[in-house]
Order: sequence, then C-alpha cells, then structure tokens
Amino acid sequence: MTDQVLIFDTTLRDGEQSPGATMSHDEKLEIAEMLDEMGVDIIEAGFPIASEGDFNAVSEIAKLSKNAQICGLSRANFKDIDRCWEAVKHASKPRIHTFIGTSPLHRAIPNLDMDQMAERIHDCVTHARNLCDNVQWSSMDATRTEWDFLKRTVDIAIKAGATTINIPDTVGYTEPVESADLIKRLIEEVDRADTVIFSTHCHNDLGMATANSLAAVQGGARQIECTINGLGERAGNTALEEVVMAMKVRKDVMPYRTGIDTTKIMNISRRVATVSGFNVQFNKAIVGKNAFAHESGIHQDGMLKNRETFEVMRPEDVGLSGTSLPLGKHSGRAALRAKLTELGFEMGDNELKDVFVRFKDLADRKKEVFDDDLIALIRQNDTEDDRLKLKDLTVICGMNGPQKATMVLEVDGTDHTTQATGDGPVDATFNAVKALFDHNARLQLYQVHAVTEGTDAQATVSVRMEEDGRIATGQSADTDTVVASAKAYINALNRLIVKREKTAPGSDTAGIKYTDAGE
Ligand SMILES: CC(=O)SCCNC(=O)CCNC(=O)[C@H](O)C(C)(C)COP(=O)(O)OP(=O)(O)OC[C@H]1O[C@@H](n2cnc3c(N)ncnc32)[C@H](O)[C@@H]1OP(=O)(O)O
Ligand SMILES: CC(C)C(=O)C(=O)O
Ligand SMILES: [Mn+2]
Repeated sequence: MTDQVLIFDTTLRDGEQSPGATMSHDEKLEIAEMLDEMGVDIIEAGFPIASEGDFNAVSEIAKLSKNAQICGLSRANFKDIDRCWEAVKHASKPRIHTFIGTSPLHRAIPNLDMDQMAERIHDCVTHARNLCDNVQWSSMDATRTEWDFLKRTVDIAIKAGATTINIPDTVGYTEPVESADLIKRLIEEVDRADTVIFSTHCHNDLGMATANSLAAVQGGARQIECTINGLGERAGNTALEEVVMAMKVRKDVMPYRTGIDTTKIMNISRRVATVSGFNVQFNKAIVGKNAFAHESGIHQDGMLKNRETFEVMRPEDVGLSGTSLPLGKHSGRAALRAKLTELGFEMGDNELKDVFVRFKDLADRKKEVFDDDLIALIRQNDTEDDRLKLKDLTVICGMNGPQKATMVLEVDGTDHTTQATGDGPVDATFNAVKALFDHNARLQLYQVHAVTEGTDAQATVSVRMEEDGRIATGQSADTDTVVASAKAYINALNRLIVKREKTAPGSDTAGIKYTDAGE
C-alpha cells in the first residue's frame, strides 16, 4: 500500500457550512489559489446545487485551478449530480462527490428502506461515473451505520464505479481504535477494495477528529478530508494543519507523506481566519498565537539552551519566523536577560537583579510586558534627573467641548501653570504640555492598554515621539487615563531631551527646540 496520503480540503464546502463563516466569491477564489499552491490534492470548492453563488464559485475555481483536483458536492440525485458536473467539468482534474445518509436515523429522513437506498446509490454513482471518471462516494454517518449495511453501500458504490470511498464520522462519534478498525475491516472484507482509495472525514464533536483521522490512515485510509483551522459545523472538521504536521513530526510511527508545503500553513490559516471571521483560539495546535510561545521561566530557560526542550517541531516549518518568548509574570531572569540583550542593554548580575524585581512588579499588573515597557522600566530610575515633572493636572471634559486642561509643570526646578483646550481631554492635556514646554517633537504613537478588567482598571499609556530621526518612548500607568497620558507624554519628552543632549553635548537647542512658554 502506498505511503502517500491525499489531502482533501473542504474549507470552502464543509468549513463554510459553519454558521457565520460565509465567504465572498473573491475570497473563495483567493483561498482556493492558496490551497492549490500549498499542495492540497483535492479542493472541495462547494455544493453547486446550493445556490447560484456556490455554483459560480465552484465553476470559477475549476477554471483557475492549476494542480489540485476540483470537487463539488451533490446529494444522491441526478439533478444535484448534473449541476455539480456543470460546475466542476471546467477543471483539468474534476471530481464529483455524492452522498447519502446511510445510518438508521438518516435512512428515515427520505424514508428509504435498505434495498431502496442500495438502488439509489447504484444509480447515482453510475450516473456520476458516466459524466466523470473521478467519483467519490460518501456513506454519510458511516460510523453510526450498521456494519453489514455500510459494507453493502461501499460494495455497491465500488461496483458502480466510484474511485474514492469516503467514510464520514459525520457527528464526531467514533474514537481512534474504532476508526482504524472500520477502515481496516472494509478494506479486508469488501470486494475490489484495493481498486479504490478509502477516505476519512471526521468531525470534532468529542475533540477526537485529528486522532480519528490519523487512526483511519493507520487502518488503511489514504485520503484525509479536513479544513484549515478545523473550520466546520459545530465543533468543526479535522484540522488540516494538525494531521499534516502530526504525520511530518511523527514519521517514526506514522510513515506517510503528503504533498503539502507546510511553510505555507500560517499564511493560509490567518487568511481563512480573516475571511471567515472565525478567530483562531490562542492555544490552538500548530496555528494558535501561543503554539510556539513560551512565557514561563523554566520553559524559556530551556528554550534558550535547546529549543527541542519544549518544542516538538520548528516554527519555521509552519511558516513562522521563530519561537516567541513573551515576558510576563511567569518569566525568569534568563529570558529577561536575553530580551534585554536583544534590546541592546548589557548589564551585570546586580543590575539585572534590580531590573528583575521591577519587571516582576510590572508583570503582576500587566498581562504582557512589551519591549517598550522594558525600555521604560530600565529608564525609570532616571526620573530624579528629569527636566520636566508633572505637578498637577485638572481636566474638565464632557459633551460640551472644548475640553479644558489646567496643568502645573515643573521645568528645570520651577513650577509653571497654564490652561489649554483641545479636541478631547487628552488633546487638551497634550496642548497644555506644549504651551508650557514648546517643542517640535512629533507624536508617532499613542496607545492605551487596560492592565486589568473593570472600570477601576489601571490604564497603561505608551507614547512614542520622534524628532530629527531620534525616537523616544514614554510610558506610565494610572487609574486615570488622562493622567497616565500626560505622564507618558512628559516621560517621552524627557527621554528625547536626554537623547538630544547625548548627540549634541552642551547644546540646548539641538534636537529639540524648546522654549518655556510659561515664563
Ligand atoms: C453532513 C453534511 O455536511 S451534508 C451537506 C450539508 N450542506 C448543506 O445542506 C448546504 C447546502 N444545502 C442547501 O443549500 C439546501 O439544503 C439545498 C439547496 C441542498 C436543498 O434545499 P431544499 O430543497 O430547500 O431542501 P431542504 O434543505 O429543506 O431539505 C433537504 C432535502 O434534501 C434531502 N436530502 C438530504 N440529503 C440527501 C441526500 N444525500 N441525497 C438525496 N436527498 C437528500 C432531504 O430529504 C430533503 O428533501 P425533501 O425536501 O424532499 O424532504
Ligand atoms: C457530506 C459528508 C461527506 C459530510 O460532510 C459529513 O458526513 O460530515
Ligand atoms: Mn462533514
């Protein structure tokens, strides 16, 4: 038996069936192109009878496809199959996929007994096969279908000319041992089973879709049906990135290969998340934001010494630039030192100890400590020497603007007071600073983060200013967002003054032009 496992992507059909995941025509074309480029063997592009839009998308994708087979879904009736063929026939490698529910629950819906259903399967597969030499049969809800009847449906489909037999676990009911056994038994017991490819199609209702799909492959399936990010109805379908990476990483126990260029995984995952509106959960395997991120000290220390300590695959293999070691309350000295070195701060053990204490204090108040936070933290010690200090601030705001800020600012040891207005309380506050300390520095970034939840949350404000190519960031936290904004702005200005003095010693006017307007 071949070691090649075909990847059948159904993001555009079963994935799109997730409530709210509808994609536009152009988005579908774009995703199909990305799937084709990443090496997916078969793209199920839609359900042509479902709507004009689906029909057009499948037809267009069929025309544009380069390498992948293009498949359309159709119920087990001639009208659906004909419509499907009309759409997929434009592809260089078209496939018709037809199905019916074979379990007792599903047989009851069209009210067909076993014999009638067997006849329907025979007729429909024969009809499809007369149109196209690449026909996939699915006995929907196979895992809840009586063994003898399932075997009979598969047997009939093969005799009628199906080239792929798909065994769907439609409601995510099976488990890995059963999944493997089912395929194995069908291959052993159905006539001419070796003339077709067996396929597995799993859903994640019990969180076992990936395990069940891989088990089916171990049982002899050579096609996995899956979707990007595991998009799909209810708990979703098998995630393409999970099965592909599992087979790549655990070749020792799963000696199979796929044609997928795994370095394209992240890109398509992000695009599918955007167009479907289904964000990927942070801790999702392979493509989640945290899949290659380590915050805790012991893990970060291990990763810095040998990345294999806490990673079973390389982030580069899925298209990421590398591992991320975000700093937070669980981080240790090793990661802090590595980050500081990366930011250009070399320090001895004692200094690091001191910064570490202040870092932990900040991390306790903040979800994640960013590079700018660290820079601000290291420079916090210098506040004694600051030329500008906020002494007092009162802001009047409300619906009837302009908002007014009254500020007392200490400039070089002398207090100065002013009143300024602006478009909103923050603008009024910044205008007050400008009135008291004239400067040409340009505000590049103003960001407010909530440290905690609730209306009494601390706001952390980051401000980035630029003048003549010199950049300085300021940061401050306060339960009053406007006060935090004023302090962060003044903080950034102080740093810009220091930078200016360093680049032009002895000159008071180089870099920042300032006059004390409060004189
Ligand atoms: C597990 C799966 O993912 S199966 C695929 C599910 N995907 C979809 O349903 C998305 C696309 N579907 C649609 O747009 C619509 O359901 C359509 C266009 C296909 C059909 O719409 P309608 O004609 O209004 O039928 P409706 O959706 O209400 O009911 C489904 C009909 O299909 C029949 N049916 C369901 N599955 C099959 C099948 N595999 N083969 C034949 N008939 C089927 C049902 O018995 C029912 O027929 P009835 O109206 O004679 O009772
Ligand atoms: C149409 C079939 C293959 C399906 O999506 C399912 O059974 O889950
Ligand atoms: Mn499905």
